[in-house]
Amino acid sequence: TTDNQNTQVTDGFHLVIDALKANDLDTIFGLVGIPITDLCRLAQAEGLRFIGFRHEQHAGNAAAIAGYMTQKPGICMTVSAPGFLNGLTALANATVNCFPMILISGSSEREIVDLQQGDYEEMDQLNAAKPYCKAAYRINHIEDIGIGFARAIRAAVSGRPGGVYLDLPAQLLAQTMPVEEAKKSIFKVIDPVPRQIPAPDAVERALNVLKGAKRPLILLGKGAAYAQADADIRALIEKSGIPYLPMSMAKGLLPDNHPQSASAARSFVLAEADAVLLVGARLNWLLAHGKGKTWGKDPKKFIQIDIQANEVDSNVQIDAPLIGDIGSCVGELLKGIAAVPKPADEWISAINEKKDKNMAKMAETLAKEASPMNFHGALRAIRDVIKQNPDVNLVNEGANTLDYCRAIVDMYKPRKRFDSGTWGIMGIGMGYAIGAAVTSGLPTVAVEGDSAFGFSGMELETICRYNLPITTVVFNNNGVYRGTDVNPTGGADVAPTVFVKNARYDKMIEAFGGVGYYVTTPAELEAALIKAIAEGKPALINAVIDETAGTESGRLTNLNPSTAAGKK
Ligand SMILES: Cc1ncc(Cc2csc(CCOP(=O)(O)OP(=O)(O)O)c2C)c(N)n1
Repeated sequence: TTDNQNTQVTDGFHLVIDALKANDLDTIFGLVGIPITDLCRLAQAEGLRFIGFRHEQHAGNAAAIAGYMTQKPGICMTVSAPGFLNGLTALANATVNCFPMILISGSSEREIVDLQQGDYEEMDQLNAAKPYCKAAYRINHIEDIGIGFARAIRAAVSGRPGGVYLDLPAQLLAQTMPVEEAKKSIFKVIDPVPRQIPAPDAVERALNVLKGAKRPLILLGKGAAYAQADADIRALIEKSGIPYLPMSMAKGLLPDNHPQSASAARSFVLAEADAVLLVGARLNWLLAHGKGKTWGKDPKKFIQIDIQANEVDSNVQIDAPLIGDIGSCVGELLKGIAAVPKPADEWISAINEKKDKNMAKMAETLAKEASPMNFHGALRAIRDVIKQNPDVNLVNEGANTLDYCRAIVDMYKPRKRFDSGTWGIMGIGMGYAIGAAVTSGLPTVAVEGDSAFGFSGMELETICRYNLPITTVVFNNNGVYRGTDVNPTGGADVAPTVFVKNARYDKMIEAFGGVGYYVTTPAELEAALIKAIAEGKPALINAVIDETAGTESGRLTNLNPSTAAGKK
């Protein structure tokens, strides 16, 4: 358009889109409303995909998983204040999990916010975001849009990836500037993820720890999956002969049935290893903070590959910090690994003995037919289908549903399993499934506890609206963890953990045109899942699970505080 001097001008709406396009960011996950509705319309008109959600948290989760899969920041766009706050949970989760995403929210003008004059959806979003994300920026002038997006992109993906908040006041979008000037202000970020090469002496120190080890172990975290250094990571494991343990989202980096996988002997190798190489894995609660009985009584040496130097020694002393990006660090180790002696035969045979024993026990459990169907029977069916469909994305959350699925359903390719991760958050299901399906275009299966599903269930309409190839399997055991608790008072209210008995979640998706299945046996579940994946349409399988089968908080039962006063 032209201004009153007849100069060709553009505006903030267009420059935001130009900044995204210049940086190959082609998809926005969001929820419209003041002041971003026209921005979302323009994005679509200009050829970007806009995926509209029913709640901003799930849009943010989709953006986070898109970032994890592509190494480019996933983009979530929301309205101000309440919409921003709904997205903030996903931004915080992305930051904790090191997924690169940018939450872009409309906001009120600074002058009104700072005088707290009570604007529509007024909130100091920039400061509200800062404690929960890696970086937060606000753009006040149209000529800063290019640099503002460059800062946000670089912050999201460089070093340790994470969530970035970008605050766009409504007035910014309406600002104009001459087109020629505007063009110069937009640019593609150069080398946003610079390689960080580890110091040669640090590489040497790490190799020496491995040379001195009798019972070495390699621990792969989701950072190792994110790095997309798949071939070198596999080569390091296979050339060294060192057994490895994948954390849940690193499953599939090497196929879970790989002979060097120690997953089926997890407790044994964590306790017995005398040297542990951490690749993109942090010694946090998921690894008992690197100490205590999980890690056995004998001292062990830790080598830690991390891009962030101050993560080292977070929980226990690290004998060989290796600071750099995972691809560079693994590449350097690979150059010297031939000089590291293969692990002693007794270490490998001890692990294999444990594996064989535990796998035989699991096979026996899985072979048992239970009626009503239990978690094991249902997951055996899903395991068999995933084995035949290794390209399928698998999303997973719940308590028992999460713990058992992680142990039973093998993954065969990298970056195919998406779950509650570092924070143990419920509610990631439909958002992650949409993010994975939109990003990959591949069939996606979400294996959901019935409580976990409830956090994002309304996004079934989103899934149907975009006709996404997502099959949601709800493990319906009538409640949180299980469905058998009773109200001790005998009052009308059900117990805190109990849901409507025998709810029919399969009917929910039919309301939006999706295909619902109701199954009560592993055979029915297997047949329904095979059909749903083949059809590639939105589907939901309501899998009836024995309501007595679950345990409170799954494997985390011990984290529940217990009352000293005892039960009345
Ligand atoms: C945002 C948030 N709110 C509550 C919780 C606490 C929780 C952890 S696991 C879980 C659901 C377990 O029930 P579900 O039926 O899904 O699974 P299953 O045992 O397999 O039957 C809850 C509510 C968490 N982690 N995050």
